[in-house]
Amino acid sequence: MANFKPIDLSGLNDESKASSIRAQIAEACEKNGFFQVINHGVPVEFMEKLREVGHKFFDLSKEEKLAIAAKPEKGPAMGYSIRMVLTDSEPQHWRESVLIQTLPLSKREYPLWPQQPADFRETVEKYTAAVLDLTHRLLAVISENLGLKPTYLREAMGDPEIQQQIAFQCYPPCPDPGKTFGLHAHSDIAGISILMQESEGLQVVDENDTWELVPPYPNAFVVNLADQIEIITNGRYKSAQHRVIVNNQSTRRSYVTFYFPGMDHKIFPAPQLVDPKVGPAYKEFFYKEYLQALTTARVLGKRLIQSFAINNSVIN
Ligand SMILES: O=C(O)CCC(=O)C(=O)O
Ligand SMILES: [Fe+2]
Repeated sequence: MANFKPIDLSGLNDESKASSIRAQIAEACEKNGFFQVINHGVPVEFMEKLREVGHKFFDLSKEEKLAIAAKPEKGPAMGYSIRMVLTDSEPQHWRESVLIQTLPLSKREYPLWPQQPADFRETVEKYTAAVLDLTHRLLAVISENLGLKPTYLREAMGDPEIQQQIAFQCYPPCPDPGKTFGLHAHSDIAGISILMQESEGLQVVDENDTWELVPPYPNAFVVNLADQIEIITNGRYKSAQHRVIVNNQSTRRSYVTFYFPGMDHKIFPAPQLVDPKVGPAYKEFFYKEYLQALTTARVLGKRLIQSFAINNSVIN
């Protein structure tokens, strides 16, 4: 049974509690790459406001939402998409979503951001800036837990040229929930994801390989380590396997902020974490190659990260 008790980050500022908080984070990163945090420093009013603009956008008519329709030619495209399919064969997806690129600033394509409600843009800018700050604080703790300098992981992902996106997810009630998923089992391809969920539906794989529902806590964040952190830590930390189930009663919404490397940034396992006698668990690559592999080799249920592994004995 996974430990879902949220970790109280206010303890990081208190000498007497900091080492226990760091140890709780290290344990979760090692076990399944997943934990929840409270008192994380992101203002509650920013979180409430983000949920409010999210609700207002999804409540618009389909035509209004399709004004920023995503055009998925190469990889995940920015803008609004809807996919709600029920079949008797392979389960499909059941969700609406809006994907927005917030960093680097040069990639902010405002015409693809919702234009309604009017305060959408300002709300997203404030919220994602606060989440970026939290992400950097978490990456510092995670780096130090591995004996690396506090800025190691953000620099390994190319900071200050990192990328940030936010996905607004909406899973409407489904008449036959057993036939579909909100989102199939996957690990995020980014470096680290910070998720706010409004209600139950997210499941993670625990250390015994069973799916467990992640209980929502008011104003908590779910932190998922993603593939790039697994690779940079040479498999020592795991990218969390998760999926979303739907129900026939109520709409579920969630808001995920992804932090990941610049396209031309080179990713490789930290030499400090590689045993020279065994060699690295993953090969070196440019982040854009990871995305290219995603679009060419997408196979449901198969982990993309496996195709970048060169030494499985290190990973398991
Ligand atoms: O809706 C959720 O709780 C999870 C969403 C998710 O896993 C994703 O967007 O990658
Ligand atoms: Fe995910």
